[in-house]
Amino acid sequence: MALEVENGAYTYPNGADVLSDVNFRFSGREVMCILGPNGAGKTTLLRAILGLAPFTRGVARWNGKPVADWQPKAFWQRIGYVPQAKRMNFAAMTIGELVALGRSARLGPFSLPGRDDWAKVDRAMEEVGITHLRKRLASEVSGGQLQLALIARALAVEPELLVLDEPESNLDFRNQRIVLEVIERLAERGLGAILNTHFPAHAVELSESVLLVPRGKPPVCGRVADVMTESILTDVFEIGVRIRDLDLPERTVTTVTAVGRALDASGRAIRED
Ligand SMILES: Nc1ncnc2c1ncn2[C@@H]1O[C@H](COP(=O)(O)OP(=O)(O)OP(=O)(O)O)[C@@H](O)[C@H]1O
Repeated sequence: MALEVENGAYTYPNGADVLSDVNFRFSGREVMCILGPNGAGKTTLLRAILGLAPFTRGVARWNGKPVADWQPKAFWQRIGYVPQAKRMNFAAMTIGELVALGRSARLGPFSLPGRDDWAKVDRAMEEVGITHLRKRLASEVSGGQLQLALIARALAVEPELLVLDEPESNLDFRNQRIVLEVIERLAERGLGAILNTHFPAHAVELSESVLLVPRGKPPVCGRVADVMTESILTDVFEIGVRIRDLDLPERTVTTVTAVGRALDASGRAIRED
């Protein structure tokens, strides 16, 4: 299982060139984080990789075959996609029904989930610890619980790879930890993940490789130790960054902190968007 992108570029119909020279190979059995400033093109990149808005130049290949040549059903049986959690899309459903939607990638056009499918839905909910929420409406659970339900929905697909768009955004500390630990546990069992995140420290903690997407420059892909450096992050995020290890009794935690100034003396943003 592998995903590779060769010379990927994306230009929106209005002429906005958002991505260029995207080149990387992801072996699939690990976690890769995509990091970069707002508007750099991370979501555009995820959508391009998944063929939802294909690269306008270059190619993304899944298991050696261009994503565009995959039959959609076969492709979506292999990828568990976790979009940003938006409650309104699922408000009228129970959490059990929401997770069961993941099985639709495995069912025939007019089939309903059978006993075996429901068992897989149960297993997916168990995996992320939300079995007790099965009968609750999606509109009546917390943001963290909804996020876990969306991960369970992706797991119910029985995918080879999880792709998650900012899974820990909008979550409090504890729920962020739950989501990170779930992804980590799944990866330990061999299910790789690609995720967009706004938290560099999460990338250091979770991933072996990262893809840094600067604004208007080609992305940089590499091992965490090689590319998550103060000088590269300062360049990519356009603000001074310090990386420090914090030795706690339980473990050593790597902190990544913005230390440079974002506003000048008159209160104007130092880098105008
Ligand atoms: N439909 C569109 N037409 C034209 N430009 C677009 C369109 N959608 C997004 N963009 C632009 O493409 C750029 C990249 O957007 P994208 O959402 O991929 O960035 P991002 O890195 O995911 O941002 P964020 O971190 O804020 O989520 C932005 O400048 C955005 O304004």
